[in-house]
Formats: sequence, structure tokens, C-alpha cells
Amino acid sequence: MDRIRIVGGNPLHGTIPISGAKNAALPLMIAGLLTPETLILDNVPRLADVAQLQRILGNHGVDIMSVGKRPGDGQYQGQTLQISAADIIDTTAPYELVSRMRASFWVIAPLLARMHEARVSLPGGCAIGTRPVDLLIMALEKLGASIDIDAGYVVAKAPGGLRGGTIDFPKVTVGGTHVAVMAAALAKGTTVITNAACEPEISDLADCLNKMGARISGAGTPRIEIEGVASLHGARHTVLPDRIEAGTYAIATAMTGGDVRLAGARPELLQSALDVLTEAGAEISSDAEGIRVVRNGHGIRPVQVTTAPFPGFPTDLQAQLMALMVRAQGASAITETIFENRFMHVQELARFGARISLDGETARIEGTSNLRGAPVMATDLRASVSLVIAGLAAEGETMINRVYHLDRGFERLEDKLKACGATIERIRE
Ligand SMILES: CC(=O)N[C@H]1[C@@H](OP(=O)(O)OP(=O)(O)OC[C@H]2O[C@@H](n3ccc(=O)[nH]c3=O)[C@H](O)[C@@H]2O)O[C@H](CO)[C@@H](O)[C@@H]1O
Ligand SMILES: C=C(OP(=O)(O)O)C(=O)O
Repeated sequence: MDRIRIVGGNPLHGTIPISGAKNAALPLMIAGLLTPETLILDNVPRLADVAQLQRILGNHGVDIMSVGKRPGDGQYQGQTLQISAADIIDTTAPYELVSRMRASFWVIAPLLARMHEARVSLPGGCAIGTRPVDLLIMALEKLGASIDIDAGYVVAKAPGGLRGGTIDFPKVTVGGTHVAVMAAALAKGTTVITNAACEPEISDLADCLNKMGARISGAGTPRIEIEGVASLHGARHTVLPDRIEAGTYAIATAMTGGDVRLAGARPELLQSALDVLTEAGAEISSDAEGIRVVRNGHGIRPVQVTTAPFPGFPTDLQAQLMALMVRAQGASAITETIFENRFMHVQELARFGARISLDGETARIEGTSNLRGAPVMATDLRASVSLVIAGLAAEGETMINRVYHLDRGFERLEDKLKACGATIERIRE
């Protein structure tokens, strides 16, 4: 299993190109199941999760062609995927494929909408909480599906096709909203979703579906209205930049000091995180090319932050912010409200000398300037990268084990950081 070795202490200087968003690319690829025509997606990141979803879609009979680099493309250019679901040959998504990734469960929506049946294993994904799918099931039931759980599989049927309905989510759910939007796109009649997730990845999915002939309005607000259509056609869409990757490198720069341009990042996608970083003492500016993060001279100020659905501070940046606060000049507090078990990084950060205590859903962090490199274990995707951030600032060597979590969500992480002066290498085993 690969490991990552870091020798900390170098400030970051340079430009980091921001990849297409994992959490947008996955639902967009799944949306390819909704049409027999070809969906072309540009700027798809080269990630383990994308490769895994290609296998899952392949199992349903989807033909996926990856167009490699063309002359003139930059070193970090995302790939173009041509997704053709002309014939869906299998409506089962098996445990062996689905258990590794949360988002793969969402294939249930297009399969049900187009084929009127689906049998999908209950999902896996990052171990950050129980992560039930009751609200996704509720949404499909509101659109007329009958659902049974059988031997670990969700078996969904809608013999006459789905019909529009009213879906009021009691809790904001990104996956629930993706599923409801995809299913409703091909349902007969109008669907209204209230308390919908407002994450930019929802708007990206809706934009793409509208290019495919769907009639969706209000995406990006808590009320989405969808007028179902009989069929969707092919389209071409560019995946939006990854706000979590951008936020991660912004935090890394604040952690080490330095001056980094995040090329292609869009500030409006992560304003709450940028505001927190400004409060912590980083200088942030942006222009048409991306975001610039600078921290020179002065230290890191402590902050009090609570995670919340978009536009609040994202839970997917909580671990990274905690790594930063480990080095703050004073005491900070971070409250996690989205997932009940998303503090797995706390015990690993302690190996660097971090002083963190947990009090229910709040972590209290006593900052220290004395971080020492250590052997650590990556536990989930964002926790893993928080260890990279700590390692970049710690004195001496850090060895991160189990980096396959990182490869799920960060494209060429070592290359991007090395280009900005970090001492970081992958040890392949
Ligand atoms: C692939 C992807 O895009 N993953 C993101 C997505 O995950 P995901 O879509 O799984 O997260 P949700 O927004 O659905 O989860 C939010 C909360 O709702 C709960 N819940 C969800 C569904 C359900 O049926 N019942 C239920 O109780 C969850 O346990 C959690 O406490 O949004 C999360 C919240 O921004 C991010 O951290 C993940 O990176
Ligand atoms: C939790 C994440 O991914 P998933 O929902 O796929 O587990 C994430 O992207 O941080």
C-alpha cells in the first residue's frame, strides 16, 4: 500500500491548478444513465472514485470512453469522458462495487426513472457516521416507487414509471437532493423539492440536466421545481472546479505561510471558508484567474467555526481547518453538525503534538507552535489530507500510511504541493 513521506517546514510558493470537483463529477457521470444518447463531460478529475464509478456504470452496460490529453493541453488538464448508456443491460448495482463509495448508490435514481426498476446494494463511503439512506428512499417513494430492502439491497420498482410529487426533506441532504432531481427529471408531471441542498454541485447537476432537455428551476436554492419530460438527450458539460480541493490548498498555505495562486478556483463556491481563513490571518484575493492566498510574517489567529450546509462552512473542510488551528496562537473551537463521527483525525493529529479535546460535537484546540513529524494513519478522505497539512508544517519527517483514501479525492496531490516547494514524495509499495 502506498505511503506519503513529508519533511515539513517549507512555506508554499507558486500556483496550484484546481481540478474538476469529485462531488460534481460523480453525480454528473451517473446522470449519463438517464439518456440513450452520449453525455460528454469535460474537466473530470483523475481520481480513484471516478475510476470506480466507471466500473459501476460499465456493469450496467454503459460505454465510457476517456479522451486523453490533446496537443496543447496543460499538464493538469482534466479528462473528457464520453458516456453512452444506449442499452442498460443490468439494473443491479452489486455490493462488491457499491460498498466502496457512497455516491454509487445514487444510480438507483436514473435506473428507476428510465428502466422502472433498480436493485442497488446499500452504500459504503467514508466512515464518518452512520450515513443512512432513509431520506433518499423517502424521496423515491414520493415519486411513486415501491421500495423493499432485501439481503442488503434496496429493491425499487415503478412499473408504470415515476410520477411527479412533493418532496419535503426534514434535513438537508446532498445525496437526497441529487437523487430526487435525477428521478424527477423523467417522472410524469411536476415535482417540488423543499429544504433542498443548495450546494454548488446540485446546481452543476441541474445545469447539465437542463442541457440534456430537463426542465429544472430553482437549483441552488432550497426550493427546486422540476417538470418531468419523457426523455433526455445527449449534451456536453464542464465539471465545476473543486471547492474542497481549493479550500484544502488555501488552508495548507495558511498553515505553512507563503503565497499560492489557486488557478481556476471560484471564490463564490467557498466564501465561508475564505472568510474563516481571513479571520485566521491569511490574506485572500481573487480575480478572473482564481484565488490568491498569502500568509507572511504574522501567526495564525484562533477561530470558532461550526460546519453547516452550503453556504455555511463545509464539513469536508473541517479536518483541514482543525489541522490549521493546531498551530494557532490560542484556543479555538470547531463544531461538527453534519456527521456524528467526523473526528477520526483528532487522535492522529495528536501524534504531531496537537492538543485537542472533544466535547460532544465540539473539538477544542489549544494551539501550539511545536509540531513534530510522526508516522500517522489516514482514516478517511478529508482526515487524510489534514495529516498532510500538519506534516507540511511539522518539524522533521511525517509518514502517512493508507493513502488510498487520499487518492479517492485529490488528483496528483504530491505533484501539486511539490511544485510549490513542499518536500513530499509517494513511496509506492
Ligand atoms: C459524494 C458526495 O457528494 N459526498 C458529499 C455529500 O455526502 P452525502 O450526500 O452522503 O451527505 P448528505 O448531505 O446526504 O448527509 C447530510 C446528513 O444527512 C444525513 N442523512 C442523509 C441521507 C439520508 O437518507 N438520511 C440521513 O439522515 C447524513 O447522515 C448526514 O448526517 O454531502 C456531504 C455533506 O455536505 C459531504 O460531506 C460529502 O462529501
Ligand atoms: C465524505 C466524502 O465523500 P463520500 O461522500 O463519497 O464518502 C467527501 O468527499 O469528503
